[in-house]
Amino acid sequence: MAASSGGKKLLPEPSKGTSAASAHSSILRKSSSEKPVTEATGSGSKSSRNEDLHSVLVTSVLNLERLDLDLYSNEHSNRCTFTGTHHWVPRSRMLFGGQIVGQALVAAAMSVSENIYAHSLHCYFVRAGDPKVPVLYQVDRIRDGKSFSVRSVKAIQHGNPILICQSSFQRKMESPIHHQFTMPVVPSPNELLTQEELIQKYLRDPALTEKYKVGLTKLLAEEVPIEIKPINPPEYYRRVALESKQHFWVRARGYIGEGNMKLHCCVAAYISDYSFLRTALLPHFQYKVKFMASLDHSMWFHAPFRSDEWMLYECESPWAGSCRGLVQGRLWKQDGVLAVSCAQEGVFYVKPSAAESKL
Ligand SMILES: CC(C)(COP(=O)(O)OP(=O)(O)OC[C@H]1O[C@@H](n2cnc3c(N)ncnc32)[C@H](O)[C@@H]1OP(=O)(O)O)[C@@H](O)C(=O)NCCC(=O)NCCSC(=O)CC(=O)O
Repeated sequence: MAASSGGKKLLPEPSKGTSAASAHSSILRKSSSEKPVTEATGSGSKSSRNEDLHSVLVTSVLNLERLDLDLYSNEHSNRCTFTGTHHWVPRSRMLFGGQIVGQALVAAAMSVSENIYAHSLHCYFVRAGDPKVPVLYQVDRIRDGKSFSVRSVKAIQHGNPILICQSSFQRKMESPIHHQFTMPVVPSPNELLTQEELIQKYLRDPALTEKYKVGLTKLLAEEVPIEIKPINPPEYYRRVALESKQHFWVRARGYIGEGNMKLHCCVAAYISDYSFLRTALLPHFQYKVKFMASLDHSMWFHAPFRSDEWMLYECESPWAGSCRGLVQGRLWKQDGVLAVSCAQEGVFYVKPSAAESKL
C-alpha cells in the first residue's frame, strides 16, 4: 500500500485493479483546480515520450511502500526496468543521488502533518547505492515545534546507511521581510531544443567519430524522467575551457498537476541532482574523470512551484580543489520567482585525457 501521513495521501494508493496512475489522476481530479488528465500538457514532446501522461516520478519512482510506522521501501513501487527495482540508474552504476534524496524526503514528509511544508534539507551520501536491491527509508521524528518540525531519515541497503538526510518543515507564515535576486535573462524554453533534439542534431554530423556516436546514442536511449533544454550548450566537439557556470530549463517528464507542494519538493529534489555536479568540470576539459560522486546535497525551498513546469536551473561552481568541487544552483520559475536554492560538493578523481577530437 502506498504511504500516507495522518490520513492524507502524499501519493495515491493504487487500489486493486487500477494502476497507480489512474488512482493518482482520481486524487488529482478531486482537487478543484485540476482538469482531468486527458490531453498532453505542455509541448507535444511531453506525451510522445511518456508511456502515460502522468509523470513516472510520481506514479512510480517517488511512490514508496509503507512497511511500518516511519519505515518505507521503494521495492514494489518502482516499475521494473533492467535493474529490477530502480527506474533509471546513471552509467556510474551507483544509484542516482537525486532518487535517494527525493525518496528520503517522501518518507520524511509522510511523518509530518498536512499543513507544514518542507523548507530545507541537508544530506550526506555515505555509501554508493546498489542498483540491484531496493532501499529502505527509516524516519526518526527529531522534534515537532509550534512552527517547525525536524526529521532525520536513513536510506538503508544491505543493513548499512547509504544516505543520511535531515529535513525541516515549517508552518505557512507571513513576514514583511522579503527579497530575492533577479532572475537571469535567458531565452525562453520554447526558443530552445531539448537535450534529445540536440543529441539528434549532433548525431546527424557526418564528421562525428563512431566512438562519440555510440556514446550519444546510449545517452539518447536512457529513460531519464526529466526534460532538459540547455542554454548555450557548448558545441559537443569543442574542447575548450568553459566558465564553471551553466543554465538549463528543466522539468519533470509527464504531468503532476497543482495541489501537492510536498510532492513537488520531492520531485525537485530528484531533478536538482541531475547534471548538477558536472558544472565543476566545465573549465577542466583536459582531464578525464575516473571516478566522481556527490558527497552531500542541500536544498532550500523558498516559494511554491510546479516541478512539471519549466524552471530555469542556474548552476555555478565557485571552487574546486583537493579532489572536490562545490556547485551551487538556483531554480527559477518562469515568472521570475526564486523557488529553490541548492548546493552540493562532489569528489572527483581524474587523469589527463588524450587530446582526441570528437570529429
Ligand atoms: C565518496 C566515497 C566514495 C568516499 O568513500 P571512501 O573515502 O571510502 O572512498 P575513496 O574515495 O577512497 O575511493 C572511492 C573510489 O574511488 C577510487 N579512488 C580513490 N582514490 C582514487 C584516486 N586517487 N584515483 C582514482 N580513483 C580513486 C577508489 O578505488 C574507490 O573505488 P573502490 O570502491 O573500487 O575502492 C563514499 O563515501 C561513497 O561512495 N559515497 C556515496 C557517493 C554517492 O553515491 N553519491 C550519489 C550518487 S553519485 C551521483 O549521483 C553522480 C552520478 O552518478 O552521476
